[in-house]
Amino acid sequence: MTTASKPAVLAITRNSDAHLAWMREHFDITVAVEPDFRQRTIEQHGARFRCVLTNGSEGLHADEITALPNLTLVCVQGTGYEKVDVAAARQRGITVTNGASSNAITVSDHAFALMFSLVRGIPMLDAFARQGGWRSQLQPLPIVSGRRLGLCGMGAIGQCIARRAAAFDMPVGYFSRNPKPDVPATHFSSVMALAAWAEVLIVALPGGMATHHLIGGDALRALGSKGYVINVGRGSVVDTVALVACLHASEIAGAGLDVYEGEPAFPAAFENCPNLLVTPHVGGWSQEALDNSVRMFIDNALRHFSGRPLTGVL
Ligand SMILES: NC(=O)C1=CN([C@@H]2O[C@H](COP(=O)(O)OP(=O)(O)OC[C@H]3O[C@@H](n4cnc5c(N)ncnc54)[C@H](O)[C@@H]3O)[C@@H](O)[C@H]2O)C=CC1
Ligand SMILES: O=C(O)C(=O)COP(=O)(O)O
Repeated sequence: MTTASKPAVLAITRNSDAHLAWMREHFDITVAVEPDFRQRTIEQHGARFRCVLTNGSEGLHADEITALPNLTLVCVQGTGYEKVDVAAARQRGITVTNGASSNAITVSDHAFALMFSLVRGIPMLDAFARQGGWRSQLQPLPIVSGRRLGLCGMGAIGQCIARRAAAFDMPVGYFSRNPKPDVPATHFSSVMALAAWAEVLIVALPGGMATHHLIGGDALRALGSKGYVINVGRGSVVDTVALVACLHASEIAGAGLDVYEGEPAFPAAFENCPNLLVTPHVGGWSQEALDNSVRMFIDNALRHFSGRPLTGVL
């Protein structure tokens, strides 16, 4: 196929050269990641594009959808899509898909990495050992195995985490909109009840208004002074001010965050905050997950432009 005959795709996500080359075998890809260039490209060449490739962080606004008159498909690379105006797209009859499950294994691994690092105190121990410290100066450290694990969200990521938790003899409870009868875990009908039961609370929920600050001071205090909270879902689910206050007051034992409010800026309140471990939204950042997301985009867009059914339609 010549470039002229390939469907034109506006990519507002950053992809490797290898992934772009793979996409370009099938599509005429224009990359516009920087905000100014993205805006100019849409204003000046909006009519060219039949598909937009975006992700949870970049989204796609209603006014951009309006400025893309020939758009028929929006593909979200990755899982979260709260910044894509799905309602505005649907109103125009535009199909929206996401990369459901593309990064669930990677995010689950990352949630476990945060949990183990936090509970065993790995960053503190590393600094301690480098300064010549030795174990005789330390109290015995807590273990992860056997602790009650509360999952907020029992979707693709929650279920991956639950499977891994079984290998560590962790009883699993969860809070989600609907009980999942096939999942061998106890459903809790409120976050508060789950937090009061759990010793480690892992958040794997989408962002948006429905989950905004679902984990606030009350839930954290219910988790208690020996409890840990891990967030690999969206920063907006955990109330930052309440979390930092609880950490300073030792009302919870620790927090591990891959996502946080206001990212990518590092919250000033996190400076000098005790027992807090932060990673820069890399929970889903692996070659395997990125390969999956590109494969899903290509497969879905090929299906769309040849009139076949798609997967992961929102
Ligand atoms: N840290 C990272 O890099 C990544 C973060 N994520 C985030 O994790 C989220 C979850 O991912 P998946 O498990 O793959 O999604 P999923 O769609 O398979 O599962 C979402 C779960 O959340 C529950 N849920 C949704 N809205 C709810 C509400 N208002 N109240 C209670 N429960 C609710 C659903 O019932 C379901 O159990 C994504 O939406 C995304 O925001 C996803 C991938 C990577
Ligand atoms: O897949 C997801 O939801 C993720 O959080 C990965 O990050 P992104 O959305 O691509 O900014």
